[in-house]
Amino acid sequence: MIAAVALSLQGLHKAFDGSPILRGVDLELRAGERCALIGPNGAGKSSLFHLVSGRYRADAGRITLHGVDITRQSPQQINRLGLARSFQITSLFPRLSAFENVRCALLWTLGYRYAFWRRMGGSHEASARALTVLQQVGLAARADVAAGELSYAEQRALELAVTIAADASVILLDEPTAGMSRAESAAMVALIREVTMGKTLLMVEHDMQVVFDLADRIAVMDNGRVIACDTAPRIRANEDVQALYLDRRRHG
Ligand SMILES: Nc1ncnc2c1ncn2[C@@H]1O[C@H](COP(=O)(O)OP(=O)(O)OP(=O)(O)O)[C@@H](O)[C@H]1O
Repeated sequence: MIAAVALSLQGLHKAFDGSPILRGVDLELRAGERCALIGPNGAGKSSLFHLVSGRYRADAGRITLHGVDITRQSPQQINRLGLARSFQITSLFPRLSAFENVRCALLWTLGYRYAFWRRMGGSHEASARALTVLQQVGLAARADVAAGELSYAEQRALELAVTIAADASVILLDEPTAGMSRAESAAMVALIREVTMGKTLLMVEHDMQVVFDLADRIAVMDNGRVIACDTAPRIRANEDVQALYLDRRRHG
């Protein structure tokens, strides 16, 4: 049986100040697969994430999430439809506890304004879910610690908790292991594997060890297009991909 398509990107174009950055991106993710997005600096990976999550508007093309057109939806609408993304630069509130960070993310998805939530004392459902998610990422014992006082690896785990809190079916992660030691990175890979079980994952990642450990398929971006998307052995054997990386090595 062929799995349903969870996320489909068709002919996406985006230019900044007249310079084309995305030049017709096509990519299809099947429900439940984990896909790593790789490619040289400036290929357009972050811009693509911004388009899919609703932060940027596409100039042309179409994005569908479980068959629903989300091309012109706001980030919050897209989030409510079941797509959540993490950010490369930390988006945590450093003075709020780990618990409050997760609860706040949940209430944002539900549509509450943060100030309103503070006045109301928060919903019981969100509190219970926040604790469950913190347990899932191994931070239950650190729930009351301010996010800014957590270790770097713990902050990355908290970012993951914030991203998965509302139980989105499609998760976008931006370099989840960047800046981690080999051991921390291996622990993060195990964690991501566990919390994305049964979900669809698209992950920008530069660490090829992480890519090979986690991804069912690898999408390679170059110069604003996805030039290949396939299993690791086929990507390794792909002549366009080989040429891209050999060329980069030659030209620095
Ligand atoms: N808001 C913006 N305004 C103008 N140019 C932008 C904007 N966002 C991205 N760009 C340009 O788009 C190009 C692609 O950048 P992008 O960050 O998407 O690439 P990337 O593949 O994620 O690179 P990296 O691996 O270094 O993060 C770059 O040349 C960048 O300068």
